[in-house]
Amino acid sequence: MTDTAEQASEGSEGAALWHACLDVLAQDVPEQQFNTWIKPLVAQVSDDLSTVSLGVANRFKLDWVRAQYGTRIAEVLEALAGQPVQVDLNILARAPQPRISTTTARSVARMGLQALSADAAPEPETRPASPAQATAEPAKPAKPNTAEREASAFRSRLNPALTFSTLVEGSANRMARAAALHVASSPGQLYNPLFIYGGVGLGKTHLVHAVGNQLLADKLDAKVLYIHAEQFVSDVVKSYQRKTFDEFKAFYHSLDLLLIDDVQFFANKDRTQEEFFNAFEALLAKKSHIVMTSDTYPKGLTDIHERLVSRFDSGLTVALEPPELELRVAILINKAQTEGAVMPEDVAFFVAKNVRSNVRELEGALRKILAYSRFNQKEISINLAREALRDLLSIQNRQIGVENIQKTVADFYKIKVADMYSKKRPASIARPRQIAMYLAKELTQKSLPEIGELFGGRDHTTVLHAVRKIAAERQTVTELNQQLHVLEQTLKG
Ligand SMILES: Nc1ncnc2c1ncn2[C@@H]1O[C@H](COP(=O)(O)OP(=O)(O)OP(=O)(O)O)[C@@H](O)[C@H]1O
Repeated sequence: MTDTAEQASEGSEGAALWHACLDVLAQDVPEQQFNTWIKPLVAQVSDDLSTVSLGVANRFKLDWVRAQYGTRIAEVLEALAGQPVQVDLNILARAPQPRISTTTARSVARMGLQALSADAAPEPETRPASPAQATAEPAKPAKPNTAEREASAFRSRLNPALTFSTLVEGSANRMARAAALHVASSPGQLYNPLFIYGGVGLGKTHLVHAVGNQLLADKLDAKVLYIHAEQFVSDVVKSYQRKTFDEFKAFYHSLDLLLIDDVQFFANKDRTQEEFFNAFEALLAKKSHIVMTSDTYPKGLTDIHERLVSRFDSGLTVALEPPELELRVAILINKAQTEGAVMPEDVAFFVAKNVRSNVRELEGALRKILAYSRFNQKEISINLAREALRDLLSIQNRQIGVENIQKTVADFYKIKVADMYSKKRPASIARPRQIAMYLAKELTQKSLPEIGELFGGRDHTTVLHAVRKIAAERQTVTELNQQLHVLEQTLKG
């Protein structure tokens, strides 16, 4: 947001609505698309919040935003405002405008996603950033030309917010965190290279930045560089074009700590692999440290030369696992706190139980909840969270149905699916049936009577009894808890 937009937004409910909508969309839409198409929209919101008029620069953008995001923007605005909202798109006049302004309901042109001025000449389209440009680059771009090469060359590109103290510890990241801390405190000694791998959004980037920030805090003049592998590839290409390989080598070989993210991107890039191999050997020889991340363990990498793979694996390789429930809860509570909000524990558990895949998604869910809470000026509660995460929860419900649960549980305990609906009572059948009812309550949004109906027309009190019994037993019987864990994982894919 520009300053003008911030000023225009002061105290206005319309501006608050649009800001909240942006917060939600920032989570739904990939970052690059959000920055290219949604962030630049100039919003005018009527006083009664019934109409939001969005200005775009040209016809091309208007058509694109309308086709790709029109429905979603309207849905989010309506959910936030709690009333129907008409969204109009129009082409901006050329004069600069603040990003947000409010108007009276009548003064907003109702164009129904049509261009305001059909003869406005389309501007040449700005292309979205290339993947290399889109790489996370927390540092500001270097000042044009005049900046002394030396100084700018050693910009660490570290994001100061990503430190060990903001990285919540749990069993999923304990080992990787301990190894990273060790490297930060005694670089060049044990665990060189340190290879951290794990799935999307599990904290790999955060962890490597933490190593760099910690080392710099202890040793101000250390030459630390964080770089995404794609950026390294692009540096190699530039050195090719400009014939500056000597400078390239001198720069990389002089580092004390090289943090390189997502090395799987080196696949099939032979020249890059060769340069990286050289840098790797030079750095290790002078006892500089290398920390790498990847989406898989070294031997799982494809299209990377064997000599590199074996070097990747020659120090310490550690995994970041998907965060367990308690870690997810702690992360939510911590992050809410840093945002100046209080997330009650029951809400954190509710969210953490429903958002399990990775921390980035957890952060997205939290943002949505905070946006809903701020905009509606309501305290954070389970109901508010359920409302804010409606889309996400409905996708999950679609994925896990009662039928699916019945089949999975029947297979697991080797009984027939038909026994889930039957009146048979032997324990070998009644117990799996109770377990399936418990899972149906836990993993779907179905009510007790609905579940009863799906289990051969049983009364809701029977379902309630089963749910309570299994939930209580789960706390004390380890074997049952493990079986439930396996079933839950199977059902969630
Ligand atoms: N344990 C944690 N405590 C606090 N924040 C965390 C933790 N783990 C991850 N995060 C946060 O989750 C988000 C995603 O993490 P990060 O970008 O480091 O993931 P990644 O593994 O590098 O993902 P990708 O493979 O997509 O690059 C970041 O905002 C990060 O700060």
